[in-house]
Amino acid sequence: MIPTHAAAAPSLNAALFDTANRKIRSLTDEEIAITVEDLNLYYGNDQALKSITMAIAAKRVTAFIGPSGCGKSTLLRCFNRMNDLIDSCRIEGAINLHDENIYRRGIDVAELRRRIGMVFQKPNPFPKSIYENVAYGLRLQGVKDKRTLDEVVESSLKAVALWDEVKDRLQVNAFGLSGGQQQRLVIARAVAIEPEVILLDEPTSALDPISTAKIEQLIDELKQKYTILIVTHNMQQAARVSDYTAYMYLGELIEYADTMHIFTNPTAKATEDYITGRYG
Ligand SMILES: Nc1ncnc2c1ncn2[C@@H]1O[C@H](COP(=O)(O)OP(=O)(O)OP(=O)(O)O)[C@@H](O)[C@H]1O
Repeated sequence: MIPTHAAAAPSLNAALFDTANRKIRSLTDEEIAITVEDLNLYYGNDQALKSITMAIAAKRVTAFIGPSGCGKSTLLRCFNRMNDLIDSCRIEGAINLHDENIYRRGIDVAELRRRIGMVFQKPNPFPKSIYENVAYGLRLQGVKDKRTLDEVVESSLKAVALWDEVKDRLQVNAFGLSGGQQQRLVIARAVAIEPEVILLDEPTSALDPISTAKIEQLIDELKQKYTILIVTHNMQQAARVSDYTAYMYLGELIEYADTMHIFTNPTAKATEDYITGRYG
């Protein structure tokens, strides 16, 4: 589970990395934000996640890759208990955010979702103004002071590099923004309530290349403050944005290690076949 390889062979996908200067990271050297312990998930009688055990490094980007249907989104949704909303879903095992099992009885799920925000494939702003979209979470928490709201709206929009584009039209409906701007707005809405973790479920798959590049740059900046988990179908994107990569297949975690290691020198043949395009 913990990456141990000291050096990467330069042959496989090496062009994606600065292999000479980039060191292989090890989870043993990281602060750990989340641990997953023997997680099994069933939709009715079908098992979608099988015995997943892993540690997630704080303030790093962890990517989940694998062929369609392997369980990436299902696993991502486990981290803020979004699967609770699916009636047929049953979960065994534990996910600990720091030392607290988020599946323990009595946990405040609304507070959990404040601490672990989620952004989906399709931008989903509320049918409200740009300002109110960002202020929404704070208003839910009972914040009424206009100066505080103004400050948080500004700093959150700045954090997602959207402020300059929208500062003169904060009262305009968010639906008037482009898809890429809407996705940055949704990330600003998540950031405004100061989460610890941000879950990104294919956040750029509905976006054009320029908007995608902006989100990828943003992810790189956001990891200074937040632990980021991303599901992506785009392997170049995983290679570009993530520090660690988890390769999943048929509900199992096949390989999980430093991203450069996974892309240049994977241990498992199945990982190599996937990342070289021989599968899927
Ligand atoms: N709400 C649901 N009810 C029943 N089965 C589901 C549900 N959501 C997902 N599944 C099943 O669980 C398995 C994992 O699906 P999941 O969407 O997590 O995979 P994925 O790797 O994210 O796929 P994709 O890359 O296509 O989005 C699949 O077999 C899928 O059909």
